[in-house]
Amino acid sequence: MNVLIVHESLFGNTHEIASAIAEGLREGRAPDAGDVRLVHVADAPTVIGDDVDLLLVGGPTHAFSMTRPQTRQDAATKGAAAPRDGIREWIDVVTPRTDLPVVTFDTRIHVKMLPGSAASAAAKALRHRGFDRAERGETFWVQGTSGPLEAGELDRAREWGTTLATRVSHGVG
Ligand SMILES: Cc1cc2nc3c(=O)[nH]c(=O)nc-3n(C[C@H](O)[C@H](O)[C@H](O)COP(=O)(O)O)c2cc1C
Repeated sequence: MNVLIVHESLFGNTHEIASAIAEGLREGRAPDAGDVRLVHVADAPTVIGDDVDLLLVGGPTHAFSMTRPQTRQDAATKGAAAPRDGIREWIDVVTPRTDLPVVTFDTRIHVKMLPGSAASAAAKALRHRGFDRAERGETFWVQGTSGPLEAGELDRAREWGTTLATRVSHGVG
């Protein structure tokens, strides 16, 4: 089982979550069972190798959806890393694989009644592009714009990764 995790992170919280998911995936699979590769979206391949069995795509929720150039610029003014392309732009250019299981995830602020999720928007955009098996996965909560993550979220991400590994080894979908 080879897993590719493509993620975007302006303040580092989604990166921490993606790393914990990768750890959980590694813990959950058989010792010789392939590779878990974590890449920032700006370094992600636009053609996904045939050896990839599961793709995870995650990013922060900005303005109820995936980030945009303007929202990344806003984040930079609040102290985030210099903006690069996000998952929205990558989804626009990546070559679709109709048969590939894809699961999305995001980070958001835990505010009652605040709608919108990058994970939901990404799953929809991926299906629209031709990733027929893209589905929305988990949301992980941050305490404010720059973080930190809420207590327990790294453990939850690790556990989710382990669950995904089990699912893949039994055949996703
Ligand atoms: C411009 C901007 C817009 C945001 N809009 C939302 C939003 O609509 N809903 C939400 O829950 N969080 C929103 N946030 C908070 C982000 O979700 C939070 O910064 C992110 O989860 C942190 O992840 P990162 O450290 O990986 O960048 C916004 C943050 C920024 C900078």
